[in-house]
Amino acid sequence: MTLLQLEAISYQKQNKMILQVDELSLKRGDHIGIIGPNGAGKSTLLNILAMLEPPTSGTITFDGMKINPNKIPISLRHRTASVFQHSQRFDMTVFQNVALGLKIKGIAKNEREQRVHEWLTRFRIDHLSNEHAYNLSGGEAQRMNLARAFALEPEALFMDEPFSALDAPTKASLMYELKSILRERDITAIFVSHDLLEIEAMSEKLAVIIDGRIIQKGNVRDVLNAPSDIAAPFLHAWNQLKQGLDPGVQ
Ligand SMILES: Nc1ncnc2c1ncn2[C@@H]1O[C@H](COP(=O)(O)OP(=O)(O)OP(=O)(O)O)[C@@H](O)[C@H]1O
Repeated sequence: MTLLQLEAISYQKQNKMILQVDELSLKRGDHIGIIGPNGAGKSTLLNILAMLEPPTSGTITFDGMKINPNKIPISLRHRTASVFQHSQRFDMTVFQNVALGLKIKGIAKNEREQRVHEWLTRFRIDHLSNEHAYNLSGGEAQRMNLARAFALEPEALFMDEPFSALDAPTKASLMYELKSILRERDITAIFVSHDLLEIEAMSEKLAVIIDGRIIQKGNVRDVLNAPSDIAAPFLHAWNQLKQGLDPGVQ
């Protein structure tokens, strides 16, 4: 069943066309990676999908409801969560940081405490519960952000380069944990990355975006095995990097 759909979306800034998406549908439980070169429009697309930025024109449908992007109901906001490249820390303890969204959502104290504890434990930072958020390392702070997002029990989770600041072992363990939680909870996840290896680990589906347009979308394997003419040079560069070859050497 379709959870989120974009139709005939455009996004312009200062008379510049930044994004044009004819159609993009996400089924409940889909995990889709969005990849493309710098400035292609990945973050713009994610922000529109997350309903954080209204498009210039077009239609967004969430769980069968047509959305007015300039007037998102709070009840709808409570069904989604976002995690960004740079962790967001509020001037309070780790526990309070994770509990904040639950408080806003009106979750009772007992359940709030139980959920915060559960997710701090899942992301292995329960021992930092009383630490001030500003004292966390980058990896710990990103775990806190993920705990905050999952504690909200979102139906859709939007992630913009969530692992880019992390060292390789932290990234690998976090990706593994995140993927298993997404599966277990049947959460729809949209994941922007520059890194095809991350996309392959996190997503079954892939959308390649170049110059503000989705050039190709489908199952990750299908897209990588048969890239379109426009997507091929970008994906080929990635394959070369993976194989450790100098792209300048034929
Ligand atoms: N508010 C704005 N005003 C003008 N141009 C903008 C604005 N926001 C984004 N852009 C432009 O839109 C294009 C797409 O930006 P976006 O951040 O979505 O790309 P991206 O694919 O996420 O890039 P990167 O990989 O470098 O993070 C860029 O050319 C950017 O300069």
